[in-house]
Amino acid sequence: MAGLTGTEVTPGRRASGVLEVIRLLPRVSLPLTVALTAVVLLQALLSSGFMLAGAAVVADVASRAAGDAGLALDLAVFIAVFVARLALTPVLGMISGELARRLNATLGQTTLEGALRPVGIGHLSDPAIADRIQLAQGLATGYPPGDAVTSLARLASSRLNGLAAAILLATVEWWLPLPLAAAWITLSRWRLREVRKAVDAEEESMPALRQAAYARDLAIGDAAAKEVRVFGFQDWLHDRFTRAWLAGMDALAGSGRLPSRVAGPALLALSHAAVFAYLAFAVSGGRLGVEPITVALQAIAAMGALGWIGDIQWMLAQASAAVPHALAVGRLGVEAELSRPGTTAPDERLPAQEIRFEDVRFGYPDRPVLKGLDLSIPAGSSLAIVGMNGAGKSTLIKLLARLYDPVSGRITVDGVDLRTLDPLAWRRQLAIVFQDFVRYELSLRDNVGFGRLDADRSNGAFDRAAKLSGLNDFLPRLPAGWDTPLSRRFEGGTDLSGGQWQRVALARALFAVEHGARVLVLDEPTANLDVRAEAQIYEHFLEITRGLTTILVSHRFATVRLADRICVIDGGEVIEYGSHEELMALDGRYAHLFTLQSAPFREARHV
Ligand SMILES: Nc1ncnc2c1ncn2[C@@H]1O[C@H](COP(=O)(O)OP(=O)(O)OP(=O)(O)O)[C@@H](O)[C@H]1O
Repeated sequence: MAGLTGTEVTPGRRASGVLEVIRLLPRVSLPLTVALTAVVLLQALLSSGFMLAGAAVVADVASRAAGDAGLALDLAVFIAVFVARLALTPVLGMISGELARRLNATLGQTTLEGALRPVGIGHLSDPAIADRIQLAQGLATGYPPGDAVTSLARLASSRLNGLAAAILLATVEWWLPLPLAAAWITLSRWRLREVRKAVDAEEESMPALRQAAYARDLAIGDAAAKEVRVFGFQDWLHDRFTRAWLAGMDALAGSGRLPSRVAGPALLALSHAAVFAYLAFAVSGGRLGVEPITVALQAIAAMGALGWIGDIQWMLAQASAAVPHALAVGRLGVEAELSRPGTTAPDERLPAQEIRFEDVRFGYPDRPVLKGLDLSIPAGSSLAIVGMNGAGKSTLIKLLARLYDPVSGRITVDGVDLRTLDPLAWRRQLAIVFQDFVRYELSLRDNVGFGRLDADRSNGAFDRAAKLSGLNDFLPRLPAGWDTPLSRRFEGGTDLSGGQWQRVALARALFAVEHGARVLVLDEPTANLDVRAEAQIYEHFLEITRGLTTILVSHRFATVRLADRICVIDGGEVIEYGSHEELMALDGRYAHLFTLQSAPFREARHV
């Protein structure tokens, strides 16, 4: 794994979100970033111009010294600056909006690439990474990262306005902006610290919010709709959602606001009182004319832009918090996730001799599963794996597919360590029906075609897979044939029964076999099939598996006995290995289980 854990999410990293947005923008779009910077600077210039032009008009009116022509000119400048400022505001909005969309798209892609990049799947069951993937989308704060661009543009524009106002005020009297700037900046920093605390709290609340989201999805989605109603746990879900949500919200509460609420306004009042007192004395003493006092008053009002700009800064802090998470998810798997991802392209005829597990040890973070497993699967033969629930049968398949690597020991194909092979190329040799295969809410053509994405997908290309998997039994009844969406949630779609889905999954694997996969793995392939469909599979078993190395995981001994060899796994090891006849003669665990399962049928026959 890429070594990504929740402990990397420190407040320091979060604070750097804004810097990361700034760093990313030129890469998202250099021309738009340049344009945005230019508009922001121009706005700041126009703001100072607006104050100066306004002051000049007031001075003209007060003194009438400039005459009508002078007043008209100053008024024209004032109006031009005013209109230009008005016109720039939507331009700023358009450019920053476009950049925001592009940033969202870039970070969305980054997150997706990061989640998909690791060769294995261990990262997806790491809670810290699951939280981070949610945080990367701004789900904790409710602001997508792109909102950081719009708020950053508005903040930069305001700050420059404030700075321009401070400079103008300094031209009236050099020290006047100092107490005001100090008060506004101090207040702003206090508030920022509070917002960061709130963001930290929001991120810490992510596990609780994820639980709440899960309960909500169960309640409003259709996946659990039947069970929720039949078992009647609507109230439980409601309660679970409320409690998890409130727990998440509790974490958000209590970011102390005393300093900015009480001391902040006091600081502002004092600094402004000092400045206004000086101006009052200066005006009454005749040291300040109409124009400078007008400039000073406008500048004082405009200097508020150096302080806390509530909505904008809140949005910036919240939206930018997602960025470090998106980048971190994007880096997933850049370092090798599996211990040594091989690069050797496997021979297309692999395996020609055997697949071998040698003293393989493996466990998930919380439990050991395989404890020194040895197993040989001769190429071109079929092996059935039998074992109690949780014995590690599916885990063994995942290791073969290199979704995980053994902790120790090795898996070899014709003597070549799997770890030295390019995992993607090796996987093209595999056709797997997982026990928990996916029911894609896509067309039947996609569902089966995923078996080999780059293969011909015309109807004829699916013929053999459709025949051997039993798809043909219901294919003619699908409204749009191969193009029928397999979900009622799409126009013209239909839903399939559990057994029909299982045949789709089998057809997918057989389609891969048609296109060169040489190892067929069937993890409980007949679990949902009716008696007739199961009989069809038995009937076709030899045809399906001919020339392939087949691994069959099943609790159904009628299926298991079809295999050339059978192994029994227990305690993380192979405890029995041989043909059905050999294992029956051994009279061990297999014989016991086989007899147990066939007893009801034998008794029924004797009734
Ligand atoms: N992703 C995972 N993370 C943590 N533990 C897991 C994971 N997958 C499986 N396990 C655990 O590993 C053990 C072996 O699981 P596995 O699915 O390989 O068993 P199995 O023999 O296929 O069982 P079954 O007959 O019920 O399908 C079980 O105890 C299971 O709880």
